[in-house]
Amino acid sequence: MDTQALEELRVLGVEIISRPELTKETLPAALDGIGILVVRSTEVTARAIEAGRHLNLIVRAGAGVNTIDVAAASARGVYVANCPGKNAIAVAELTMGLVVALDRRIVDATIDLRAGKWEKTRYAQAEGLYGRRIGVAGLGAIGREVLHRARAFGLEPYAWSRSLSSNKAQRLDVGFARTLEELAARSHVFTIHLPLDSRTRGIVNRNVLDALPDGAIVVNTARSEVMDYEALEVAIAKKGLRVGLDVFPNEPDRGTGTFEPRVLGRGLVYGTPHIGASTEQAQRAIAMETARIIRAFMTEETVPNVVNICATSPARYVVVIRMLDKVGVLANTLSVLKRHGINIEEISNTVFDGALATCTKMRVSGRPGDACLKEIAAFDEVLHVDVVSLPNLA
Ligand SMILES: NC(=O)C1=CN([C@@H]2O[C@H](COP(=O)(O)OP(=O)(O)OC[C@H]3O[C@@H](n4cnc5c(N)ncnc54)[C@H](O)[C@@H]3O)[C@@H](O)[C@H]2O)C=CC1
Ligand SMILES: O=C(O)CCC(=O)C(=O)O
Repeated sequence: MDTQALEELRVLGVEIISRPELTKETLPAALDGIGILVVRSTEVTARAIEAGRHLNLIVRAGAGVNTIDVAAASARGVYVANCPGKNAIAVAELTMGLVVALDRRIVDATIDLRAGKWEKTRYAQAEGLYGRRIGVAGLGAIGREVLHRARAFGLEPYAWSRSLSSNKAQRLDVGFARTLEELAARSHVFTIHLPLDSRTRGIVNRNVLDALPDGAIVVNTARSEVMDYEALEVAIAKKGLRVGLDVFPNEPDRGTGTFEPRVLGRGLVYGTPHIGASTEQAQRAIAMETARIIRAFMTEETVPNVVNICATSPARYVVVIRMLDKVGVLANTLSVLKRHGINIEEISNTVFDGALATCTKMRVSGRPGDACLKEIAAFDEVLHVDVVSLPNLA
């Protein structure tokens, strides 16, 4: 980890245990007594989360959270946060590197040169990128950085993304595609920057690949599961696609090992071992963001970039109670709410100057009845009780 980020954590008094060798299988046994887990690509399964009885926070030192069983974390009240955007430039740089390498067949030319073969006639046949169209699937942090770089190459950008409308596309000066197929049909270069979730799994399917023009360059630096790699193999043969991949099915869990992705032998396919985020610049930015998340969690009780907080809490009312700052007053009010069957979804307590009085706000799903409110108001230490309806924003 970056030394400045480590220093940030040491100042907080955090004991840091570094175990980069842990895998999906060995992680659960290593979590005893661990309160905060920071992971890169290591899978965090439900088994790991159950084993980590002391876990409060999991920080994904990267962008994609598909490697973490977020539902299992939510079920145990464990926060999951990521570092959005911090490695976007690095991934965009690799994406453009793959695009240029594929257009000019740089890898093959190098392999031939290393073997003593001067193949100028063969490698002199490249189309060039200037004036051609690039389609960006997923216009988030990485997609936007790709767009920026693609413009510098004179590529004409098109995009398809969840919250992209034709008006927004116009403002961004990017061509708007209504569907992923439409985007593919326009793309001489087609690059994927979608997160992996239940809606995007397999979204780059046979139909999308069939829509690509012959000889198109296809780059996937997102996740292998977003694309149908079997259909890709067929499309490579059928359409002469040139393909750049940083992500593969069943990637090894370790930094070093053997791995032979089948798709690499299927035509003009270049591959990198999931190194999109692996620049010093990106890793420094990720480390600083990780330290910021941990600092906020420990000192401000907030979790920046949290991904598993209930977006639509069932709470419909707020019970606001001003009370004296004395032992047991809050507990008394809670026991009244409990007796009346009121479930508290969220609670906050603010202490005023002089520590004489506090204001407690409790978000509750059912409206407390008059009898319940009277009981609370009857405590000597309670100064005022009120119920406010929350606006229905759903
Ligand atoms: N190869 C590598 O080392 C790296 C790979 N990644 C992968 O790239 C992915 C994207 O990263 P960022 O751009 O940072 O994420 P992001 O969240 O900033 O962008 C994702 C974009 O996809 C769009 N999107 C999400 N679901 C969609 C759907 N169902 N249909 C249409 N559009 C949808 C979003 O609106 C957003 O614009 C990550 O989730 C991760 O899987 C990220 C970093 C490094
Ligand atoms: O940390 C890594 O090397 C993987 C990065 C990645 O895939 C991500 O940030 O989603």
